[in-house]
Amino acid sequence: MKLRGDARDVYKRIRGMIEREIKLEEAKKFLDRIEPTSDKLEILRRQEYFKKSFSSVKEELEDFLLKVKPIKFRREFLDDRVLIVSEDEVEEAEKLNLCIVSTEPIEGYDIVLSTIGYGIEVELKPYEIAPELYVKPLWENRGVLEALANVFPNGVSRKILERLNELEDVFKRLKTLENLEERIRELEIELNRKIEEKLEDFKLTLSGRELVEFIRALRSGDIEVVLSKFSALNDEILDEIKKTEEELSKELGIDVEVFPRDYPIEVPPEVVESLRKSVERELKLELYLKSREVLEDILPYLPKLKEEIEKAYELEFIIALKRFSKGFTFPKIEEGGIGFVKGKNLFIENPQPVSYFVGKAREPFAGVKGSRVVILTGANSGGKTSLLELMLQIVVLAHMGLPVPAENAWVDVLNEVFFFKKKRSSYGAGAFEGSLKGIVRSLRGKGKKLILIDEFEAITEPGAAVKILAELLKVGISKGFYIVIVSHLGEDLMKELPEARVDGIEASGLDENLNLIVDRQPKFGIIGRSTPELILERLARKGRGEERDILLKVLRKLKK
Ligand SMILES: Nc1ncnc2c1ncn2[C@@H]1O[C@H](COP(=O)(O)OP(=O)(O)OP(=O)(O)O)[C@@H](O)[C@H]1O
Repeated sequence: MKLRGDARDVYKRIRGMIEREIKLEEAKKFLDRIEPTSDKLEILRRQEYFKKSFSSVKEELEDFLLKVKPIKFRREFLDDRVLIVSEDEVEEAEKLNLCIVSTEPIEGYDIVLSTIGYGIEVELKPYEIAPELYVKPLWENRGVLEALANVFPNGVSRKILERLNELEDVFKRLKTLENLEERIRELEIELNRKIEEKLEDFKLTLSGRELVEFIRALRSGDIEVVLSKFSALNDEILDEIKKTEEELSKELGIDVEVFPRDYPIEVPPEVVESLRKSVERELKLELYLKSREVLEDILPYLPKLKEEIEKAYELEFIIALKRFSKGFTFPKIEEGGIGFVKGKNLFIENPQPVSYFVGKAREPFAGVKGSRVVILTGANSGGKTSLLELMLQIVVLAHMGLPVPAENAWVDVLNEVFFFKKKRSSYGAGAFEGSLKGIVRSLRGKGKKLILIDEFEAITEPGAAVKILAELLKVGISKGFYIVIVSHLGEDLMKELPEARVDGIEASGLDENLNLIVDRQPKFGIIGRSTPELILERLARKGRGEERDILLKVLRKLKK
């Protein structure tokens, strides 16, 4: 369906309102799939789809859905491995662009892969050469998988998670390795603190004889004897060092001996570095082998996982739409008219519900004159523009296949919708020419159209306006277009266009603050009076003295 004039703005505003309900960026793309369409079957198909999904979707899943995000598998060049292949495989292997390829064994790589028996046997498949490129993103996105597993309990995410758990140990060790320097410094501080305590507490008790021996040994430089007196302390310190090393060995999964047996303990940076290198080599190999093993089971699940992620976005979209359209109804898609009962303007806070229609009269409007051209008249600020806007909102939503803000609604499928809003700042010949052009353009050609015009005569003198409008509307009538036009010239237009219906929005009285009480619901078939007596009454009740007497006199005359 084509949106012309200000109709596009109304559509954009509605779209914006829906978009604000969608919390997942990736779910917003679904809005593009429900642009207004003139294809009746497509509208009905969308209605069916939304009806079904609104009733089946579980809103309480939204917390999980919001944790879903894309899992990206990036192709990277891994420089920790070499792939040794035969001459005739070189081209194919290099095309994979995953690691260095050679026909001869080369030194200096942590992982050596080969199709010809020089290392770990592989086929020329990315998931055999670099299984980590699949497994790592999955591991890093366990939160996403967990959320998906809650949304789709029988889906593949749970199964993938179960297999990934087998990698927990190696990933944990890799994490320790990443922070090895820090970890060693931490252990070092702790160790030195413990040794310090031991030194504080250590007391050397010697008998007189032992003291004489001790001094003699010191004099003669017999270090063995001197040290033997401290052996208990030394053993305790050694114990602490060993305990700490065991702890680190466990964390890395490899036996390490890094702490010097000297106090204070300080591991030289080069020792840390060489430890890191050797552990890294082992862990990389282990990760490669485990990843390959796990991936064998996971790989067939990946297409399904992608589908689950997409489905999760779609569910978030559905939940957002359902929230947006709370209390709305699906319109009937039928020929002959556009109408609604107790419609609520989306752009107004706490709007008074309004019922209105153009085209054929149908329940609950039986008895009201049905007409494809309607002239809407009435009190200033009565809600005429808002009513056109509401009709447009309902038409747009209906053509998107969505429910509309009304208790009941019916909409004919249209090819084009025009909305000419009153331009508050337009006057003069230029503005008149512009508006005229727009309206004439809307009347051109064929097709099913709804044309909404907000106060055309505001920009020309009343006498000419009636003639111009009447002629234009006649063209519209002859072509069977739906037209709703706001006009203060209801009476004159009625004479020129007996087939049109004229409705009016009226003020019904004054409230306690002497403001006009407007009934937003148009009255069918009557011209909406501009209620001068209410204005007079207001002035009279506010006025004093002679002024008030004058106003009351006029008012009495008017009411006769
Ligand atoms: N159904 C409604 N419920 C509550 N408020 C409404 C409703 N319709 C319109 N209004 C409010 O009334 C005010 C005037 O509305 P609107 O501009 O549509 O009137 P109008 O008749 O087109 O005015 P004008 O005489 O200036 O052309 C606006 O502030 C609008 O928000």
